[in-house]
Amino acid sequence: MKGVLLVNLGSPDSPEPKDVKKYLGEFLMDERVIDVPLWARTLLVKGIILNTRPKASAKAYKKIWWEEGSPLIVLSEQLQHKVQEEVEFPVALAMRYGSMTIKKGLQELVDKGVDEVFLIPLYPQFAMATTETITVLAEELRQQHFPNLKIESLPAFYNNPDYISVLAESIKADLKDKDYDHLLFSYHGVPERHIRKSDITKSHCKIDGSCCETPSIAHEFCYRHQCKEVTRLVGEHLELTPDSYSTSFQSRLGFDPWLQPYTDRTIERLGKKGVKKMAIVTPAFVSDCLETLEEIAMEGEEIFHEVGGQEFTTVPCLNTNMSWVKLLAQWINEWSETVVEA
Ligand SMILES: C=CC1=C(C)c2cc3[nH]c(cc4nc(cc5[nH]c(cc1n2)c(C)c5CCC(=O)O)C(CCC(=O)O)=C4C)c(C)c3C=C
Ligand SMILES: [Fe+2]
Ligand SMILES: [Fe+2]
Repeated sequence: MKGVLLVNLGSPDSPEPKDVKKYLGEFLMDERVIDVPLWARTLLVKGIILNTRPKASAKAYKKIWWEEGSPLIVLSEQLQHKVQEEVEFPVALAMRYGSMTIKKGLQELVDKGVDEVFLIPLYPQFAMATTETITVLAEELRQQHFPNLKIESLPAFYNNPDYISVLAESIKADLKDKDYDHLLFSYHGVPERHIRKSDITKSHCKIDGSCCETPSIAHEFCYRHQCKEVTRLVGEHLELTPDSYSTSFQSRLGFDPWLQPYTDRTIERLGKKGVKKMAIVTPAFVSDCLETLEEIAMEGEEIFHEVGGQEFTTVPCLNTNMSWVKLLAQWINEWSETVVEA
């Protein structure tokens, strides 16, 4: 029998510092997130970050936490239920970090008689810290615990025309009655080093002014290219004028260079340049979360107002948008029809 596992990032069990510390400990000790040798990662994460960040992160989580739980988890569960209503196979949900583990998700499907799984990392763009860490862990778990299970993964879908259309139309619908001078596409950042590591040609990605616009097989795994493409394709779909939109990268951590321009500095620059009304969309996330509800909708707005901006509109993530739900169902049905028996 076929089954589906949706996988998102995960959240702490509660916004209390002890739960945030446990969650961040697992997340940041992932070698694909903080990609330095184990000794250095241990020193950095356990010796430095976990002594300071959990308190500050817990404060941020408390500002956005809902009665039902973490927005990212609640919205992912709502998505799972809606997708389940559209397809005939069991649909389970797991998180890469935290209590809703991928192992539990696979077990839930196996207990229902599933022996072929369609694994859907809920990330439009490929990144070592997101898609790759999910597929690698799922394969390790398969080998260790579910040797008879077949797992096929949905690759990054950043340039899928149906996805672009769903995203663009959701942005259009949300901004229908709102006025804005600039639309900023803000993506979660990654250290520049991650881009170089994922370059399968080992020579294409220079993170310069042109590599992401120059055709290359490297782009199948280039997060920076894939983010820029989403912006370009949505801009094209919405017929935006070139100066009215741009791309930036948020949520940097530590002292290494991350993808630029940084979102906070871009918001500040736009405000100082005289933009009075800006809208912001966050297409690296399919569900609203700490990074959209706090970092963008709260901190971002504050920065914009401090430099003279007047109206700051945050476009929600796709969340449980019915066109998005139906698109996922369509991909699941297409997979179920094309899968080849071994
Ligand atoms: C080195 C650190 C990090 C990398 C690389 C990274 C990549 C990355 N993350 C997301 C999506 C999310 N990240 C979220 C929170 C978050 N991310 C980091 C660090 C890195 N992320 C931290 C420390 C945190 C925790 C919060 C904080 O202390 O600031 C979230 C939100 C989770 C939630 O519970 O709401 C998401 C989603 C992507 C897509 C990505 C690379 C492309
Ligand atoms: Fe992150
Ligand atoms: Fe590139």
